[in-house]
Amino acid sequence: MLLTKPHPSSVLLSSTPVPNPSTDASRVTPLASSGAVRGRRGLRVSAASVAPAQPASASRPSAPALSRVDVLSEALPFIQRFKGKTVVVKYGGAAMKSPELQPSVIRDLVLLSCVGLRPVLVHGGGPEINAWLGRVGVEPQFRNGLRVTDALTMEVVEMVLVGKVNKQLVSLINLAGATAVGLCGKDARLLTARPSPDAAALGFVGEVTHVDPSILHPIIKSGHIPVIATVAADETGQAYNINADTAAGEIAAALGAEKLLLLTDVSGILADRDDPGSLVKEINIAGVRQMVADGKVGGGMIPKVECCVRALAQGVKTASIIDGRVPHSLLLEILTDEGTGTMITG
Ligand SMILES: Nc1ncnc2c1ncn2[C@@H]1O[C@H](COP(=O)(O)OP(=O)(O)O)[C@@H](O)[C@H]1O
Ligand SMILES: CC(=O)N[C@@H](CCC(=O)OP(=O)(O)O)C(=O)O
Repeated sequence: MLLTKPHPSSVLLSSTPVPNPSTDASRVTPLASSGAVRGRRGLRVSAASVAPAQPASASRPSAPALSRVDVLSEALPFIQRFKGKTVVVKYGGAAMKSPELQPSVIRDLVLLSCVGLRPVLVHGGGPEINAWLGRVGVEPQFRNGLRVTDALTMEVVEMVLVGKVNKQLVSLINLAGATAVGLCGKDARLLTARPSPDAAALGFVGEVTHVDPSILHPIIKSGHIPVIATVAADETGQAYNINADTAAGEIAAALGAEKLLLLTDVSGILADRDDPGSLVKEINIAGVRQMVADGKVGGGMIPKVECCVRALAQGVKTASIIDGRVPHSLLLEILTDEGTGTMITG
């Protein structure tokens, strides 16, 4: 169980443990007169859902069955609050590597869709690209978390992300009982790219100049889940490799999303990146900028933090970095008051 540790004063932290939604009533505090309670993230939760009345009859359900129902009941205010809201989820990296966890993450996404949220999946696939580059004898290289992308690497990136990973995720969503539509940034000019300012070193790494989300609206409205690979073209048709976190942030902003969630392979932002117990549970933009300036956030966490800050600045309500290796981290973050991982607020 993770606890926060002491940290710089600019960083807003809470020191509550990661919740067990079936048992942990301590994470909410009573509201004086209403019989309701308010949790750390400010949402009213009915007192009944926190301390349910026990049925008197001899035929009452078993404890495990009750605790499962408690979890469902506790999710109600969150489902009501986020129903109809767009939630952009970025899934990638090591979090995507586990073949056992992939269907579980996808099921959670489908569950969110079934209860009325509007999930949009933006995916990476860095480890998969590395594996395929290895097959053609290319050694992967990164600078500040971004892949150095020459022409051959760009071809492999496009084949792996758009041809393989995207369709695999679409298949998993379809298998889980929802319907997914796979796209990349080129489709209907969803994303327009230009070379990164560091193009001399990074090659065909792009940054997003424009998002046209019009293709996404009818897909989302009709209940499908868009699945987006982050390869985009510039005005001439040249393909660019866009970091999936960066693209997810821009897409979330263009859609006016309620939430941006980045699934990764650490528990969230760590105050000390070598100490897995130093999870920062909540932090504001100023705090996270300070962590970057102090060198406490590095590598692949830099594009994540930067895209969260950009998304928040453009109107996305909250951005969270959560552990995709933890079963149901997506549901814990969205449907419980305590959440999991790091929530960045504006
Ligand atoms: N302060 C920090 N807290 C957590 N992780 C950090 C921090 N600074 C650097 N990192 C690194 O960032 C990595 C996450 O970025 P990355 O590997 O690109 O994720 P993904 O592949 O999921 O997109 C972590 O595994 C960790 O090594
Ligand atoms: C420019 C850049 O770095 N692009 C990324 C795109 C995929 C990605 O972001 O994948 P993860 O989320 O799995 O890291 C790459 O080539 O790896």
